[in-house]
Amino acid sequence: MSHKIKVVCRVRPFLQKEKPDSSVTVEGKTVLRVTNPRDNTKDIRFNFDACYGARTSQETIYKNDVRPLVETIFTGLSATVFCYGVTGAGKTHTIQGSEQDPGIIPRALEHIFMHQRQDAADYDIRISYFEIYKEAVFDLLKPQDNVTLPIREDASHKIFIAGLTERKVTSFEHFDAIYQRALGNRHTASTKLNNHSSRSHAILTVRVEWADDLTKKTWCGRLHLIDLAGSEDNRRTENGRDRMAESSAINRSLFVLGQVVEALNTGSLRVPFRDSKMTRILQDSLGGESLGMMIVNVAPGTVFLQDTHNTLNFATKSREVVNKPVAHEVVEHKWTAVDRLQHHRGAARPARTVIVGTSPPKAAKRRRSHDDIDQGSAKRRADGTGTGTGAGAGAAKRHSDGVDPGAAKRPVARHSDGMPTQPLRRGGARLADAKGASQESSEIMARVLRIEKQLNTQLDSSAVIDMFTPATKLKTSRGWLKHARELEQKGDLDKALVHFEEALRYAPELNKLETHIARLRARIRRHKRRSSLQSHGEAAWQVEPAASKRDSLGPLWLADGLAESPNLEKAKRITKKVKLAARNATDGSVHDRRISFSARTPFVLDAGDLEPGDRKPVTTKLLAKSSAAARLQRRLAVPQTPGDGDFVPGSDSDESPAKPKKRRAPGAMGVRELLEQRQKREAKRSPDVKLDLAGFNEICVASALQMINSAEAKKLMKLQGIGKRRAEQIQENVRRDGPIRHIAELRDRLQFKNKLILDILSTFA
Ligand SMILES: Nc1ncnc2c1ncn2[C@@H]1O[C@H](COP(=O)(O)OP(=O)(O)OP(=O)(O)O)[C@@H](O)[C@H]1O
Repeated sequence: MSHKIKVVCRVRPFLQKEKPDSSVTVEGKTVLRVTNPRDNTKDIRFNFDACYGARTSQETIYKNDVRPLVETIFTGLSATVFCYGVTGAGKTHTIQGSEQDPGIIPRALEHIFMHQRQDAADYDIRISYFEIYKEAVFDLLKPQDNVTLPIREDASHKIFIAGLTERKVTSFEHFDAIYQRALGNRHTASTKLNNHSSRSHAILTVRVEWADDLTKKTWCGRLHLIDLAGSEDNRRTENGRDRMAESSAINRSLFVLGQVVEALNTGSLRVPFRDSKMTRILQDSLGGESLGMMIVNVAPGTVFLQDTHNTLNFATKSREVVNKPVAHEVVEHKWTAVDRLQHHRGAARPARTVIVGTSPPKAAKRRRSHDDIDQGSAKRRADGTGTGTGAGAGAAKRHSDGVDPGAAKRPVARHSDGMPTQPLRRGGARLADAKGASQESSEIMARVLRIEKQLNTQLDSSAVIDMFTPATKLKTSRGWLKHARELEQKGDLDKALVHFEEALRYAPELNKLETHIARLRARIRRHKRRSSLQSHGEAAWQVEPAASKRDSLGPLWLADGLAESPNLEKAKRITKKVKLAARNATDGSVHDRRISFSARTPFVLDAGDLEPGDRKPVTTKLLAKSSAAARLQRRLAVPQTPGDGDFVPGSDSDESPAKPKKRRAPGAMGVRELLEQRQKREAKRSPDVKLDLAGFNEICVASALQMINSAEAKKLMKLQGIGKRRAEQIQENVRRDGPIRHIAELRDRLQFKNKLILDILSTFA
């Protein structure tokens, strides 16, 4: 069941210091008319779920829009109400209010305690309250100087504030005393636009937990009431240095909020929740599992017109954000060592797991005492006419039967309240004891590893590469390149070549790499030839030419060059001549690596006169100078590719700039053809398949992340060589789309034949 964020708009009255005008007016119940800030002869109309003018009371807003949302927490859902608008638009007035005119927070708490009295149910009500000030989280119930709290994500991707104080409240008066004290801890200041401006985002969470006698389950509903700081135009606020720092933090987080809403609406693969603390914490309320409502506060008057226009545009976009609310069941479970460790690190509430997705029941006692009323509402929900969610309808049905017949069958997503989740099997059967759970996890891990092995050995590797996103291909290619360079440096040329070739398979568009591979192949061939000469007791080729006899070396270098060219016969002939000369001249001089050829032979070598480092420039010059070489080259029309006197690892880049001629195996495709072929294939694909095919392994890991607890997920990620950033991205993708869809689509698309893979895929999907 999906639920769009409800957006209501509230226009505050003109303040005493302001000059009234009619630039912003409410029309009917849902339309706001605003003068166009660019052309004041025209109007723009914005539609919302409800619109309230200056005279609307706090009570009306609470009764009409907030109260129904607060009711939902008694069905095990989470609900969020947040106020959005420019500074001084009335957000704090709406959410918090004053003693004379209380806002949403005191009204909601009164309502919750009234529920408790009416239902005579044993509700456990707890509150936490914190603020985000300049991108740092501060506990408002237990403020400590300079102590900021970290935001964490548990194994089931639930965001929580580690070490945040939670206080049990037993009555409204008890709550109010704590709340009023906490309010004093908030960062507020006077600005030119608001005497009492909130300089932070403040978030109050009320958690209501109760045991259902009928189902013998514990349920948990949550209400988040959020007072966002207002966006500020610093040209008008005339903020000083301190205020400016606050203001830029506020504006930045609100900017990220806008980007998050934009990304959610456009179905973007990356939603930038992590770009600010506020959006990270609101993640669940924006496109998550909570019911959301935004109150857009608008300041009237021409001075605010541009801000008002921006605010309303943002609010209109937010109306499209869809949440998928699910109910939360709390399961008691035994503490393991890992649980205890997590608790010490600040997990919110240990020894409890919140399972999301089962049908939310109304509090059992209330249902028993108001059977007649509840039957009516159950009917309304079943008819689809009530305000309850689909989950609520399920609850009504279960209530009429006395038990929940579907509970055992329903697949259950999971959630934890700062603690690791218990793995659940598809089909709803919960593995209750920790031993069973860990067995299940290691089994999955073993299977994932097996899949990977199978993929590496059995599947057509080009098909696998094809599944990768361009970014992943490039990344993989870089990995191979890194290893290849290291091997090349070490002198392990054969292995380096294999690694370079692998890198090219992932990134065939890298033309330079192709050239480098061709050169490396040539070097390996040369190297092998020389090794074989050495093994025959021939002269070692690390000899250096005597400066006076350079020209005579021409044919030798040319032989090397020719060996790489199509004219192998010629190269062989020249090499043979050189070898012969070397053999004739080995009389004793080989031992000190000096070879003097007979004056009659054109090949005169003397290693002693030059430093090894001199060789390269000499070599290049030499070839250019050699008249014999030039003649031969002209005749044979081969590229001028000087051979190396010896092999120097990693020296490829220093060599002659001449390029080796590219050769292509018969039937092999060039880079362009390969690219065209791939483009055609991609064009054939259905455009609505928005898979993040970031590699099969990753998808498996992603599934595993959902199925197993965090310690094992981490281990798995390590084994897979997945970095933290990528893991977070996967978690986010899977959290949004669910791994099942990935796996199922992948299976259909690739039509795996391998029985083992099919077997494993069917376990996931
Ligand atoms: N509906 C209203 N009726 C009467 N007064 C209002 C109303 N809304 C706002 N005000 C008054 O307007 C002033 C600014 O309101 P408020 O402090 O709530 O703004 P804000 O949006 O929270 O600003 P900031 O973001 O700077 O904290 C306050 O004096 C408040 O009492």
